[in-house]
Amino acid sequence: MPDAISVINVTKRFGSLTAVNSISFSVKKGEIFGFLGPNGAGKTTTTRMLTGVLKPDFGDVQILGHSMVSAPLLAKQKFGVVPETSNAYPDLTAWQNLMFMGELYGLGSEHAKERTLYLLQIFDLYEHAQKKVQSFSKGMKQRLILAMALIHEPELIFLDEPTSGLDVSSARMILSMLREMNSRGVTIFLTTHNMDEANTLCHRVGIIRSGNLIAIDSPEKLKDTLDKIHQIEVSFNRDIPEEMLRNLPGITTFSRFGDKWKLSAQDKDLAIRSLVALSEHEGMSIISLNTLAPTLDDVFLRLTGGEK
Ligand SMILES: Nc1ncnc2c1ncn2[C@@H]1O[C@H](COP(=O)(O)OP(=O)(O)OP(=O)(O)O)[C@@H](O)[C@H]1O
Repeated sequence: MPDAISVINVTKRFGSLTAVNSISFSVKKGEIFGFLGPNGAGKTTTTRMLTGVLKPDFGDVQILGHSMVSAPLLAKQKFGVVPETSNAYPDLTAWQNLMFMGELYGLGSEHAKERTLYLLQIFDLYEHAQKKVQSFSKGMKQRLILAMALIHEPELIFLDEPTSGLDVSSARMILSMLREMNSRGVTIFLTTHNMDEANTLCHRVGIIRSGNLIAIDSPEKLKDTLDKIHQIEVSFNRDIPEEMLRNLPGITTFSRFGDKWKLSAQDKDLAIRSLVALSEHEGMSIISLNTLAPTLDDVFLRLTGGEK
C-alpha cells in the first residue's frame, strides 16, 4: 500500500539560496502529520512542492503513489488544499462557493449538490448557505474553506495554519472537525507554528530548519529525548534578585516569568535541595514549586536554536 505522501530527496533552490535541501520523509495513510519550523525554514516551499505549485529542482514527491513531478494531474485529484488566506469568493454565497468548487473538480451537478448539502450540514453552515461570504466571521469562513477543500472527497488534505487568528471556540471547532475527518480516514498534513495544536492533534511531526529536516517523530518521543533536562517553576514569598540563583548548585538556566522563576536543571533533586537551602538561608518561604515535563515547544526551541 503506498504512503499518503512520499518525499524523496527533494531540493529547491532560489538562486544561491537552498530553501529545501534534499529532504526525504513519508506520511502514512490515516496520519495527522504536523510540519513545523521557524520563519523562513522552508515549510511553505516544501508544501508548495507537495501540492504541485512548485516543481522540485531535484527529487520526487509521490501522493498516494502518483508522482507530482511526472503525473501531477492524477495526484492532484487525490487531495484538497486549505490555504492560509481564504480562497472563497466574497461576492458569492457559501452554497455558490461550494458548488463552484465542485464544478472545478468535475463533479456532476447532482453529486456537487449532494456534497454541498452534506458539507454545509457537518460544518454547521447550513443556515448561512444563502448568505454572501463577505458577511461571514473569520471562523465561519475558515469552516467554509475547509468544506471547499473536501468537496471531492479527497483522501488527503493540506492545511496551512488552520486556526491562525481564530478565537478559542472557533479554533476548537476546527480542531475537532479535523479529528473527526481523520477518524473517517482522511490523512492530514498540517503546517503550523502552534505547538499546543501540533502536540494535541498530530500523530507525528517533522521539524525543518534552514531547509533541512532535523527531526521527525511522535510528539511524545520527541519530548522524551529532552527528558534529561528538568524544568522547575518556583515562586518565593518575596522578590529576589537573579544573582541569588546564578551560582546555585544543580541549576543550569533561569528566567523570570511574572511572579515565578523558570529554571532548568540536570539534577532535579540537587536543584530542589538548593532552592530549599536558599530560602532557609534568606529567611523566605517557597510559595509554589513545580517540576514540569518537557513540552513540544521546548523540543522545538532546543532543535531550532531558539528561532520561532
Ligand atoms: N519565490 C521565492 N524566491 C526567492 N526566495 C524565496 C522564494 N520563496 C521562498 N524563498 C526563500 O526561501 C526560504 C524558505 O521560505 P519559506 O517561505 O518556505 O519558509 P517558511 O518556513 O514557510 O517560513 P514562514 O513560516 O515565515 O512562512 C526563505 O529564505 C525565503 O526567503
